[in-house]
Amino acid sequence: MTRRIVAQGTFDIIHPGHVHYLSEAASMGDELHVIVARRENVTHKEPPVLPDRQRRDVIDALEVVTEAHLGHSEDIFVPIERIGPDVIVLGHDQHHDADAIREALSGRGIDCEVARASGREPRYEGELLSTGRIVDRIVEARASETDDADAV
Ligand SMILES: Cc1cc2nc3c(=O)[nH]c(=O)nc-3n(C[C@H](O)[C@H](O)[C@H](O)COP(=O)(O)O)c2cc1C
Ligand SMILES: Nc1ncnc2c1ncn2[C@@H]1O[C@H](COP(=O)(O)OP(=O)(O)OP(=O)(O)O)[C@@H](O)[C@H]1O
Repeated sequence: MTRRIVAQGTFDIIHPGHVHYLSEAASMGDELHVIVARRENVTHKEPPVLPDRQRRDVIDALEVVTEAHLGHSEDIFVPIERIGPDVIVLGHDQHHDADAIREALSGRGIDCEVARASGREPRYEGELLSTGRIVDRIVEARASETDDADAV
């Protein structure tokens, strides 16, 4: 029997933390399906800069990923019902509550485990493992270039 795994996230600017998460999720089964959050549903942090389709296409192209799916706009369990995973792997810092998801799954009659992935720490000075921090770094770098140009 094929063991199907689901991972999920925003994946706005890809970094090694994403690679770690998706590789670990893939190692838990035979097929890795990734649900990419729709921009309108990313409400607990700054929304993604890149379009939904572009974020899905990049994740879909990764070797460890069987298929990337754009999430549903209203009901996060619709793609789950379609994919039919054996395990949903939450990211180490994802705000979702594993027990609440287990309850919602059993309420819908979906037989699926919920696991939590490990986090990856930076391995060298300056490695950035967060899209939000990469965006901050870009903004800071561009602002200091503008300051330097203004000073000339
Ligand atoms: C089991 C599961 C299914 C999800 N399905 C969807 C979905 O269909 N559509 C969507 O926009 N977001 C979906 N999400 C939510 C996002 O993947 C994501 O967690 C959130 O919007 C962005 O927050 P994050 O980047 O901190 O994870 C799902 C999350 C989980 C845990
Ligand atoms: N350093 C990391 N180690 C392991 N998993 C990570 C790491 N960074 C992100 N992930 C996981 O990758 C998935 C997608 O991350 P997402 O793009 O939603 O946010 P992010 O990269 O953490 O950015 P931000 O810090 O802006 O929220 C999530 O499940 C998240 O837990």
